[in-house]
Amino acid sequence: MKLYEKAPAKINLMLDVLHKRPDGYHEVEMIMTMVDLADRLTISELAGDTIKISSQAGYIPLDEKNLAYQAAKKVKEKYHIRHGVHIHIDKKIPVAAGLAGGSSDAAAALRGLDRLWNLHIPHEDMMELGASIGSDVPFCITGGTALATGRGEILTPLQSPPDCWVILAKPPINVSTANVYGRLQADRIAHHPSAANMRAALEQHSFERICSELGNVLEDVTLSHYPEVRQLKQAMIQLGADGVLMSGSGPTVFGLVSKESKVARIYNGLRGFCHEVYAVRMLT
Ligand SMILES: C[C@@](CO)(OP(=O)(O)O)[C@H](O)COP(=O)(O)OP(=O)(O)OC[C@H]1O[C@@H](n2ccc(N)nc2=O)[C@H](O)[C@@H]1O
Ligand SMILES: Nc1ncnc2c1ncn2[C@@H]1O[C@H](COP(=O)(O)OP(=O)(O)O)[C@@H](O)[C@H]1O
Repeated sequence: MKLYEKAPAKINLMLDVLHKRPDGYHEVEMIMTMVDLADRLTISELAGDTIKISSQAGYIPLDEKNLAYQAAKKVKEKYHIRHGVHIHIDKKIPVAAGLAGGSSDAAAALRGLDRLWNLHIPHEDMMELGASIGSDVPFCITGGTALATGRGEILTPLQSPPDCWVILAKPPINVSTANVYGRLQADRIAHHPSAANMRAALEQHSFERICSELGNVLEDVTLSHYPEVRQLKQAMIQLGADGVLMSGSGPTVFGLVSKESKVARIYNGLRGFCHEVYAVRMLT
């Protein structure tokens, strides 16, 4: 048997850090949503009791460091599965970009293996398995639009944003999430974006208000370390995107655009700055 799962990228419409916790993680308040840029997983049975990961992308780990491998290992252990599995990842989401590509692959692997082995994993167990792989994996399991609290694993579903274009631009640097959180001085954050205001903007279905409530406290850390990300953000604003923000720990910057007539100009303008630019739709 062979089955397919789509693993979409996420963006953070707002990201606030409340404090650093004794366990080393940061207590966050984030509003996340999915965009139509996705990896595709092909999951098939394999003879023998092994996990094989392959990908057309030469730049992701294919061993136990791969988050989809970790998902398969955890499912096999928890449900005493002795069968082998081959997961092929057709990688489209840029890596170490702040778009949760690895987390979404892990979530897609969990969903796919649940189907492949007819496990009927209860939702709570699925979320627990996801959280044991990474903080963003539970959101990638549920998808949609959600408020994420705790270290990111406690989710409250929210109203989806209105349909619009999302232009993503990733400069040619890889940013480590752990380093960005490590450099953040949580007790010295000058401006906290408001989850309540972004939530109200979503409930009002107001594109303009969503654009004005965008905010991410990790931006200051990444922008001060990588000036090219700041330049990219300025370029996207100058080219006319309606709302612009860095996603997650970066370095991808996204622009929300309501008018299709603006998309080509912004896309072409950004290609002068960086190679990896995508114009996709919001997944509503
Ligand atoms: C910043 C965000 C925003 O959505 O995404 P990315 O930029 O990675 O896409 C997330 O909080 C990232 O989630 P994820 O990438 O799953 O993080 P994890 O693997 O759980 O943690 C990686 C490292 O980041 C730090 N970390 C992560 C989450 C959190 N709430 N506090 C932290 O301090 C810890 O140092 C941890 O060791
Ligand atoms: N399936 C996967 N796809 C991409 N990266 C992966 C995967 N599994 C593990 N990784 C590793 O996870 C790290 C973070 O990747 P990614 O999830 O793309 O970043 P981010 O959390 O910034 O969105 C990278 O260093 C990469 O080597």
